[in-house]
Order: sequence, then C-alpha cells, then structure tokens
Amino acid sequence: MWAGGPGDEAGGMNTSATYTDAHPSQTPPPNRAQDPTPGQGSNPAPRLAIQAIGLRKTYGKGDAQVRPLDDLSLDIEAERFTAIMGPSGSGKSTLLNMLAGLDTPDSGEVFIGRTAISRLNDRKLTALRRDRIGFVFQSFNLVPAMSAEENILLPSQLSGQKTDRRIFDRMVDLLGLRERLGHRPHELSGGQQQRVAVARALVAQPDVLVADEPTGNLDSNSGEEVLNILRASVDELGQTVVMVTHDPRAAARADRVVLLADGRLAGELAQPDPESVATALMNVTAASAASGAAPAGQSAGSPAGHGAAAATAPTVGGAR
Ligand SMILES: Nc1ncnc2c1ncn2[C@@H]1O[C@H](COP(=O)(O)OP(=O)(O)OP(=O)(O)O)[C@@H](O)[C@H]1O
Repeated sequence: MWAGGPGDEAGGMNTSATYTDAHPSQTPPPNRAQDPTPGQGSNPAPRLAIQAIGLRKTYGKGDAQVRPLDDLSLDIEAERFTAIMGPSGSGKSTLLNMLAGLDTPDSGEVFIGRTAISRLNDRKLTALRRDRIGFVFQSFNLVPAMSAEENILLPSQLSGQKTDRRIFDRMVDLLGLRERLGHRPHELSGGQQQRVAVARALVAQPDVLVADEPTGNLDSNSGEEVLNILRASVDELGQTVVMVTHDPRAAARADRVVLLADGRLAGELAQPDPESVATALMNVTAASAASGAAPAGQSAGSPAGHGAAAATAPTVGGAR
C-alpha cells in the first residue's frame, strides 16, 4: 500500500479544487469510505478514486459530427483494476482521457478523488496529472537516448521532486528490471520497454494508473507479463488501475469490465473471465451495429441505438 494511500485527500495536493467548489448543478461525490451504508458498518461501500458524471463530448459539425461520450456516468473504485472495453469508436479512449484529466468534457464533471477537474486552471490541471495520475500507453513513450533508470526517474526530475529510493528499488524488483537499468530502450524488448513505462508511472505513486492498450504492441507472453504487473500493483500495492483494451483475455485480468457502446455505458461484468468478456463484447458490438450507429463516427444528432445497446447490456457478475 502506498504511503498515504491512493486517493488520500487528507494528504492531497494543495492545488486542488474540491467538490465543495464544484458547479452547483453537479452532484458531489459521496465519501463512501467514511460513509458506510447504514447497517453495513463492518463492510463499507468501496472508496471512489474517480467519479464521472454526465459526460458529453462532441467533435466536428454537421454531418461530420460525432459524439464519443453521450451522458456517460461511471464510478471507478479505488484499489481495484477496472477494464474498459467496447467496439471501435465507442468512446473508450475519449473516456480514459477525461478520467485522467487529459481532455475536458463539453458538459458533465470528473472528480479525481474529491477534486472537480473542471474547476482547475491549466497549471493546476497539469499539476494534478503530474502528481496524481500515472500514464501507460500502447507506444511506451520512452526517451530513446536515456537509460531505463533515467526514463523511470525522468518525471520526478522534471517536476523537481525527489524519488523515494526505496520505492524505486521496490518497483525495479517487482518489474524485474534490475539487470536492465543501464539499457536504453532500443536495447530492450517491447515487454521490457513497457515494464519500464509501468515503473515510471508507479514510482510517482499516483492515485490512479491509466493504461490505454498497454499490451497492444506486445506479443502474448510480454503482454501477459505486463498484465501480471498491473494486477500485482493492485493486489500488492493497493494501486488503482483503469485500462482500455480490445483483448478479452487482458480485460479478464481486471476486477471489473465496463462496456461502452456509442458513447454510453452498455453493461459491465464483475469477476470477468475471457469467455464472458468476449461474449459480452460481441453482444454489445452486435447491438450497436444493429442500432445503425456507425462505430467510428456516429452522428451526434442521431439518438438511435442507445436504447438497443443498453437493452442488451450484459449482466453483472460473470464467473471467473
Ligand atoms: N480529437 C478528435 N477529433 C474528432 N473526432 C474524434 C477525436 N477523438 C475521437 N474522435 C472520434 O470519437 C469517436 C470515439 O473515439 P475513441 O478514440 O474514443 O474511440 P475508441 O473506442 O477508443 O476507439 P478504438 O477502439 O478504435 O481506439 C470516434 O468516432 C473518433 O473518430
């Protein structure tokens, strides 16, 4: 478990706007950890790392208009591994970017912990991303001229913060990078490069690690290694992970799979396994196609299909 714990608002940034500053039309996130459901005192509801409320996003105009997010609300529980799946163009990356403060919705709100990100100016939003979100991308995004160790330490050096050497050592060992620290990216396999990228994200002890197709450029063994590490970061470190993936086997490593279709929630699976995820994805994709929504560019003016996708939403609770 990280010192202070993920999403620890008590020790959080002094740059944060809190929900008390939020737009009055937005519902403030419940502090579930401190507000257990009556009668369930010994088993409180999970703490939320991120809460997205009524997100809408539109790109383009007229016939070229697409709406990748259409009144989408989603809770991301702390210290859990959440996978986001859906047909191509369903809004997965757009949603992940919103959850991580990389992009802003046209309307709606994202709370990271209790910080309403729409209330942050650019400087504070940059600080929030730097201090509280870890990023892992399909393309690794390592600096070619730097060693693995230098890449891992780069974000803290850029922000002028000192890296806790014990955490660095723990990450290096957890990710099996001890023998590779002096290697530059081109001297590492794809899997090793992605492990360096994961180490770089985890060393900063983010509240949330967001990963967009982290195994998309890897062979199945290397992908498995990276998924093992993401899983271990949740189970052993109490990390919160949100991952977008196309791969049902990757999604099945999560605690929960959320399915999107046409910019809306189309269902979710708890305790997923590869078969249940693949079936759910197939159903959602078929329902979306049957609704007439073009997967990679639905006209924002056409509401057709949302009901159909939702009506065929897979049920919660697959067997693992
Ligand atoms: N910056 C942008 N400008 C215009 N359209 C965009 C932009 N970003 C995303 N879109 C469109 O929004 C829709 C959703 O895109 P998004 O990348 O979120 O989908 P996705 O589910 O991640 O897709 P994929 O699985 O193919 O990566 C698509 O139709 C896409 O073309």
